[in-house]
Order: sequence, then C-alpha cells, then structure tokens
Amino acid sequence: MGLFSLSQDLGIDLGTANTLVFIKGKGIVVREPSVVAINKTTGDIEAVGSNARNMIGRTPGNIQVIRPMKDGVIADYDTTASMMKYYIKLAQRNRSSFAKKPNVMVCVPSGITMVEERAVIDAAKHAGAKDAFPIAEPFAAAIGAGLPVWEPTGSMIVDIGGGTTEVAVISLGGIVTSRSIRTAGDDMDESIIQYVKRTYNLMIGERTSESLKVDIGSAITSSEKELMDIRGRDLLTGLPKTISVSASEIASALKDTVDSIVEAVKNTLERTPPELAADIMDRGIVLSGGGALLKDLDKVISDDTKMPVFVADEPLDSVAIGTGKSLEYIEHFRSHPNVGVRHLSD
Ligand SMILES: Nc1ncnc2c1ncn2[C@@H]1O[C@H](COP(=O)(O)OP(=O)(O)OP(=O)(O)O)[C@@H](O)[C@H]1O
Repeated sequence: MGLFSLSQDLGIDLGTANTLVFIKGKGIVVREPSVVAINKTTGDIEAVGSNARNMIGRTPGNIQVIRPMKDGVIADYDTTASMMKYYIKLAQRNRSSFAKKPNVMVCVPSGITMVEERAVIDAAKHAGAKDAFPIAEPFAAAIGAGLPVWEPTGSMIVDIGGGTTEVAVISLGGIVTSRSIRTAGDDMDESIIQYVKRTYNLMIGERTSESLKVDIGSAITSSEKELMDIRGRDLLTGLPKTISVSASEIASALKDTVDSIVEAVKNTLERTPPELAADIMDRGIVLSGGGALLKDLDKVISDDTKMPVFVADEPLDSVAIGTGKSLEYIEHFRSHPNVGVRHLSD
C-alpha cells in the first residue's frame, strides 16, 4: 500500500460510561471514560476522559463536569462531538500527515431513533471521519463476543452497559428480535446511593456507589456478611462520616435493576421464533458489557430462563472489538445501511 493511500479506519464504542476506539490491525488504542470538564466562563474544554472524571464532585464553581451521553444516546451534542474529535485525534496520534481521513464505524443503541442516529453520524463526521456508519450495539457486542452472527443460527446477546441494556437475537447478519431498556449499570449505582441515603442518612457520591457495586455487589440476595467501609456526608449533621455496608444490603438495593434486566431477557425470548429459541437453548445466552461483571448475574439469568448463560471473555471490550471487526465488512454496511442497526422487518 502506498503512503498516500494509508488510512486507519476506526471503530468507536461511544458508550454512556466509557468510550473505546479500535484501529484496524492494532486493536483497542483508546479506553477512557465518557466525561468532559468544561470551563463555564470561557466555554473551553478543560479536560477529557479520566482527567475529567477525577474532577467529578471536586470542581470549583466555574468548571462543570459533563457526561455528554445519557441512556446510550447523545444528551449534549456539542460536547459529544468535541469528545469524539479528541479521541479520534488521540487514537491517530502516530498517524502520518499524508493519511486519508478514516472511515468510522460507531455503535448506537438498537432502540435509537433516526434523529438520534443522525446526530451520532454527524458528530463523527464533524470529528474528522470521511464516512461514518452506525452499527447497533448488541450486533457489535455479538461480533466482539465471537458469536456466529452471519450464520443461519440464533445467537442471543445481552449487553449491559452504563445507560442501556440491549438484548438481541441475531441470525443471518440481522437482528431478529430485540429489546433495549434504559436500565443498566448507572441505575445500579443510583439505587445504591438511594439505599444508603434512606437507611443511613448518608449522602455518597457516584464513584463510591460504583465501588460498592463492583467490590461487594451481587445479583443474588444472600446473607453475605462481607463489609465495606464508605465515606459520605451525614445529612443530619452535615459532616463527613464513615459507615460499614454489607454485601447483602447492596444485593437488596440492586434487586429491582437486576429484575428489570432478567425481565427484558425473558420478554425477548418469548418473542423469539421457535427454531431460533432452540438454537439459543443449545448454545446459551452470552452476556457482555461492564454490567455482565456483576457477581452472579449470569447465575440469576440462567436460573430464571432455564438456559445456559456465559459471560463474554472481555465483556467491557466486546462492543469495541465488534465495531472494529465489522470494519472488515464496511462495503456491506455501505450497501445495506440498516444492517445490524434496524430490525429486518423495519
Ligand atoms: N466488576 C463490575 N461489576 C459490576 N459492574 C461493573 C463492573 N465493572 C464495570 N461495571 C459497570 O459497567 C458499566 C460500564 O459498562 P460499559 O463500558 O460496557 O458501558 P457503556 O458501553 O459505556 O454504556 P452503554 O452501553 O450504556 O452506552 C458501568 O455501569 C460500570 O459501573
């Protein structure tokens, strides 16, 4: 390939919690939280990614920390476009100045509206993409998890991210049945915050509640005695205070969110044509996304559906890997703009 034809096509997993960028031939080159810190006085971007994330809850009055994606879609267009531009630049930091603009594959939630999809594609082009293609998040997750999406067999993927849980049954390169709910990891964090507030009159931040979930959280309510010390602000005295919270308390706080996820899986199975349901029964359901790492979530889904359930090898990376791998089919996406985005029947 001549120097002038060099182009490094990119796959972007633009998530509510994290943004990952995949470069063909290199793998994941950027993995950063989807957070931006803005100076309210000047409108300038002060920090992006982990630097901005470290400012959450610790900013002076003139700096605002924004998570521009909410529930899997763009809540703040300008900030999302700036964030994407920053990450595309970061991913291409060693790029030759002669290189062509890259083609970009960006994942979007399967429940996205045409208007929301347009906004993501425009933001990618604004950020320097030559051409940008949407790919549905569960479709990308299934490719990334190694499921045989192009074959005439039913595969079920459940991608549990920060903002959305996407359940999809895929066969022959298309989504046959799916369900996208705006309940996922962020709701787990929020229910822990509410639980601690209600029970202990203690206000904790989202980073503390996320650590409770990751370190001692579980999808099964048990009498687990494991404790974790956390710090917050006592709502009665207004002063900082440390308390101990048990694993079983966290599990009970997470129950409603876990139930909604299980319900979405069951509901999708009920709407799955029988041949494909039989394939899923043989091959099992695959979980991806950071939420798949919640302890015992696979077990709960398996108990409630009576199906085998597996967690993808690198659940946090499945979507980005799938978005990257789908770059190999870019011509297919160009000629079938809805492949892996909309239902076959839409
Ligand atoms: N070990 C763990 N246990 C439970 N949850 C976890 C764990 N590790 C990460 N998470 C959660 O996973 C979520 C992030 O997952 P992921 O990066 O797949 O989401 P995203 O792609 O950014 O979001 P979305 O798909 O909604 O746009 C966060 O809510 C995070 O707290």
